[in-house]
Amino acid sequence: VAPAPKPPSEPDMDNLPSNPIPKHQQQFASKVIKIIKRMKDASPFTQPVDIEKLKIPYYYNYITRPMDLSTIERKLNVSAYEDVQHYIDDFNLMVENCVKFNGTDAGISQMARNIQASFEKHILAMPPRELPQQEKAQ
Ligand SMILES: CN1C(=O)c2ccccc2Sc2cc(NC(=O)[C@@H]3CCCO3)ccc21
Repeated sequence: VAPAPKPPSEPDMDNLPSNPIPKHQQQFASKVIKIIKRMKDASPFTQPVDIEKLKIPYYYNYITRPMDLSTIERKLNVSAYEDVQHYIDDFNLMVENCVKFNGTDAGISQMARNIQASFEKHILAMPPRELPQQEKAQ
């Protein structure tokens, strides 16, 4: 079987949502990613998995949607998220990809679960989509 080609990087700039998450949620979401990136366990997750450096030509045969913290940040910066849940799903996808390829008992998988636990704690403070004092026809 031939090594699968690298999937297209996200987001698809030709298919951005018309109602992305509002600015205050996007700013909070970006802050959380910045905090996570400071964790020692985050360093393997800050950039896409590099199949040349890691010598894993068949990575994309198993992992069809690679995800990493820089991709999540880019998607936030170009308003590619329609809902906070899609942002959370991308973070969880990053963790699941790691566990799937490396196995639940691998050291890297424990690192992934560590940053996921911290992420889940920070996300508890995500502001609601609608701000109470927001001016609009109620
Ligand atoms: C999440 N993840 C992995 O899921 C992964 C995938 C295949 C083989 C090993 C790993 S551990 C891992 C290591 C790095 N990076 C490194 O180890 C650095 C960069 C290449 C060599 O040192 C980046 C991602 C990663």
